[in-house]
Amino acid sequence: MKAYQREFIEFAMSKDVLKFGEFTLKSGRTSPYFFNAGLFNSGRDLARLGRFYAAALVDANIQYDVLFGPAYKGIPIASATAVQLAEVHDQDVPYCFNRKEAKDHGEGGNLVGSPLQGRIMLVDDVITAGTAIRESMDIIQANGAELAGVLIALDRQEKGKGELSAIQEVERDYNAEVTAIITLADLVEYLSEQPAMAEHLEQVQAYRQQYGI
Ligand SMILES: O=P(O)(O)OC[C@H]1O[C@H](OP(=O)(O)OP(=O)(O)O)[C@H](O)[C@@H]1O
Ligand SMILES: O=C(O)c1cc(=O)[nH]c(=O)[nH]1
Repeated sequence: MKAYQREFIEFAMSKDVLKFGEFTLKSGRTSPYFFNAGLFNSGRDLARLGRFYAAALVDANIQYDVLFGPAYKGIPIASATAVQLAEVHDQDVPYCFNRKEAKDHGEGGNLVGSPLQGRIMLVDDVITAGTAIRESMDIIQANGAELAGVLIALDRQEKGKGELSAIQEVERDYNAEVTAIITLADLVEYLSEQPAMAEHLEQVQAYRQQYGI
């Protein structure tokens, strides 16, 4: 694990973004840990979060035209990333997000921000079974755009619909690279170094046996 990944785990734990307990996921799975990006809930947190995403994007070195943040938690992530790409990396990148319910007055529609066209970099918080990414793909394809890549904070490294990981399925189905700031493997490594976290580590390992790849 790299120093910035350890720093990211500690940042997430300090804000209770990364928590241990019993959580029901979008996929219906019951998980002993949860990443709630909504708790990066102050200006300074968002600026710091955006710096992690912007640095990871520059590192990934993928060509894209527009950042897309799916509602809801992808919205502040895309906004914060765009700000830090401009502030720290001098890159002025267009960004766009969707509404979960289409608006039928004013400007109308379900997209806000830049037109969703060209090569799209999707930014979100986590991938579990890959449903959210598939929902975003419907929006991207309906606009005639193509997926360039996906950047998330946490790759939970879980099975998708079949035996492949959700991420392998996305890479196979959409021919796009998925990058994460941290993976479950990094989290497990971190927990193994903390004697006080032994109980959580055991539960995470058991969950990994069942749903991990
Ligand atoms: O890979 P999956 O199995 O789809 O699970 C992960 C997705 O689930 C959550 O989103 P949710 O749709 O709950 O939306 P929110 O951003 O509105 O909280 C989370 O923010 C991810 O986008
Ligand atoms: O799979 C999910 O629904 C999920 C997992 C997680 O860690 N965080 C989150 O917001 N959603």
